[in-house]
Amino acid sequence: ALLAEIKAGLAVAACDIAICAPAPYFAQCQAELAGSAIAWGGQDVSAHAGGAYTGEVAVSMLQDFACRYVIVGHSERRAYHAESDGLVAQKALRALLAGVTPIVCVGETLVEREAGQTDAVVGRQLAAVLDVLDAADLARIVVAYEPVWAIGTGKTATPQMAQDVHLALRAMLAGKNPTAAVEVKILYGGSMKPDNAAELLAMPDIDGGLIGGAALKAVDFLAIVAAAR
Ligand SMILES: O=C(CO)COP(=O)(O)O
Repeated sequence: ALLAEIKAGLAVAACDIAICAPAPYFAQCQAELAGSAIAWGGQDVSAHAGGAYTGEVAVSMLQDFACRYVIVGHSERRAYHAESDGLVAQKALRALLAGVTPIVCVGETLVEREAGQTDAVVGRQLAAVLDVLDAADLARIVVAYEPVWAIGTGKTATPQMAQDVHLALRAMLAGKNPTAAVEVKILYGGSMKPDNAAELLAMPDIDGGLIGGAALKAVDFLAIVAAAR
């Protein structure tokens, strides 16, 4: 119902839109969204190309359902599944090698922010991914800055707080490939809602959003899409 409502509410393709769903819903995404302006993808992927890894979802399985994107390194994966920077990098590489665009999430906890470690933490997380990529492939990734303290909490980074981190991330990308760094989309995630989306998206280095809670209500998600336009 959510997919149908979002699809119906999109009169024009205002911006690039993708819905990253849990794997059991890939078939529904494909059935509902094929031929529409909305792409779809997964929320995680195995670092392994194949083999016996019960419970894992291989990138070839995402491809079976024409997933164009996959989120890697979401803070919940890092926190609850002990995913290391190195594992996240391998997942990003696995997706990229298969032609699926990885959405690489980075973000600091509240304790880290208050200790002045934000740039160091997100820098370390992004560096792990950049280390395994060819410079030429940089333009094929999406980065998402998601301060952990802002996810699902109702607390949003101020536009300037987010912009400062996005700028630092883009500078890091430029160190690897200056031309591609201009093109790479850096999304902000963390309590982005219809009432704060426009001011966040107005910042020069905030290219989009990674929306959680507000994406579960079609009307709110569509309002954020409108703000992006
Ligand atoms: O982590 C997020 C999306 O994966 C952000 O979630 P919220 O928009 O609910 O804060």
